[in-house]
Amino acid sequence: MGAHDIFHAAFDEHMKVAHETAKKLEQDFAGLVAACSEAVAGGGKLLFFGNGGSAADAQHIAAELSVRFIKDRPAIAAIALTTDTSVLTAAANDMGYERVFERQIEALGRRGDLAIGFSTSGKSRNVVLALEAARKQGLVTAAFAGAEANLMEGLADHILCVPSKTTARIQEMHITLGHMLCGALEEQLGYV
Ligand SMILES: O=C(CO)[C@@H](O)[C@H](O)[C@H](O)[C@H](O)COP(=O)(O)O
Ligand SMILES: [Zn+2]
Repeated sequence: MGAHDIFHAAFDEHMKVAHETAKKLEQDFAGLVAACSEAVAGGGKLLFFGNGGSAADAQHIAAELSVRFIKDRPAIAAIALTTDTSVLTAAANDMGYERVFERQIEALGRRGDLAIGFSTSGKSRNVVLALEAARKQGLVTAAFAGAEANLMEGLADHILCVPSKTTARIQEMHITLGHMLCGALEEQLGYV
């Protein structure tokens, strides 16, 4: 496949998935916005995590919220659990890579917080264990997933399942939905 074919194939698939996502996820998205808004307004924080491209998504969205998205407004309590290399390497080395997010939920998660995991396959063990730990500690849980949410399905109070099985296409919808979440939160929290 040449560059032109890849260009058209990717755009066609992207637009098809975007269209299906818009049709399917409106209510789930509104539910997630309400849960995030309630957590932040109540003094809680948003904890984001995921692997690879999803780690980048977690950091991207946490940065928009804690610093700025569209409006100049007070900081929103949000953090990515993918950035502290000392914590990540110590937890991976001493406890195993599957516990790197779980351990940080144990350290930082409090009732009233919201734990938000990203996984396109729904199978990343470290994301699943962190959601399990969050549940056990009384946090509200949420997941950004793909068509096959797999192990995350029963662990998330709010789940956005993008109707695709292609990692890149799912990630493209995750960051779009993440940006929408930032915009909706700025509105809901009264920063108009
Ligand atoms: O960005 C990409 C592929 O587009 C990769 O870095 C991808 O995120 C990594 O393979 C992840 O480890 C996949 O994890 P997950 O989405 O299945 O939980
Ligand atoms: Zn990617």
